Amino acid sequence: MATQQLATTNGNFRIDLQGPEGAPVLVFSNSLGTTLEMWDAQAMTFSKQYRVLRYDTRGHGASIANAGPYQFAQLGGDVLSILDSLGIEQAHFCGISMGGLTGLWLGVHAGQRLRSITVANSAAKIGAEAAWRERAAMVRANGSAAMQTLAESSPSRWFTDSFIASQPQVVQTAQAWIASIPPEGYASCCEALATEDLRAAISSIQTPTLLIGGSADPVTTVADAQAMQAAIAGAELATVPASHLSNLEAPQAFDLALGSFLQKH
Ligand SMILES: O=C(O)CC1=CCC(=O)O1
Repeated sequence: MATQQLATTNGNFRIDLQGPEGAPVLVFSNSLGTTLEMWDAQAMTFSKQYRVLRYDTRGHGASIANAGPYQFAQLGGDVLSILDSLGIEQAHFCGISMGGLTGLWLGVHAGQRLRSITVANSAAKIGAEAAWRERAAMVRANGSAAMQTLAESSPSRWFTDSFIASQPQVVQTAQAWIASIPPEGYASCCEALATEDLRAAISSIQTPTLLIGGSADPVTTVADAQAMQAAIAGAELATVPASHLSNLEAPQAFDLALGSFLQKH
């Protein structure tokens, strides 16, 4: 993988682009506390047929991590500015959790730029405002020590117990991602999650949409995915045997659901 820094009108982003030039573009957007490396398996699979574009969301990895709070209008605008800088008019989009909410924002506000949207382990409103504000304040107060604490607590939100026991390597890699996230960037994304509520807006989405739910996801549940399916005309729903980071826990089922959906669009 050869990542690069891309200068856009919204700031600098770390991106990775692979797959045949001229193939349809497929964008992957990471979850809170992870980096574009979370999509390594999907990039390998889908870059045979698609031009795969991954990026570190603002505040994460080596992308711009300016002082927040951020908003989803900014996170969605960042995707558009990356596409613009690369001269890409339309792309498939696949985001997980926070990345899925970015996808919903794009579907509502810039649907003409997307060929399809896949929203994995996400919801039109994720969690409770007070809890996100509390987490943001804790991170601002404690800086990198807070990121270490979050690295310790995250596996139980991200993976099933059996996966934690059987795949310690994957779990440790994911913990290293969150430990390395700039505290200001992480806190600012928590504040974006605190305020975004697209429950009323997503019924305007006209872009073909796939919802992926994790059968054991305690954060964004299958019921959340069903609620989005009821709101978005023609949306499809696939459930995979996993907790929250389903592309890491159940990559084969995830790729099968995504691949068969993309084939149709
Ligand atoms: O709290 C977490 O780490 C789970 C999560 C919520 C939004 C997101 O992207 O990840």
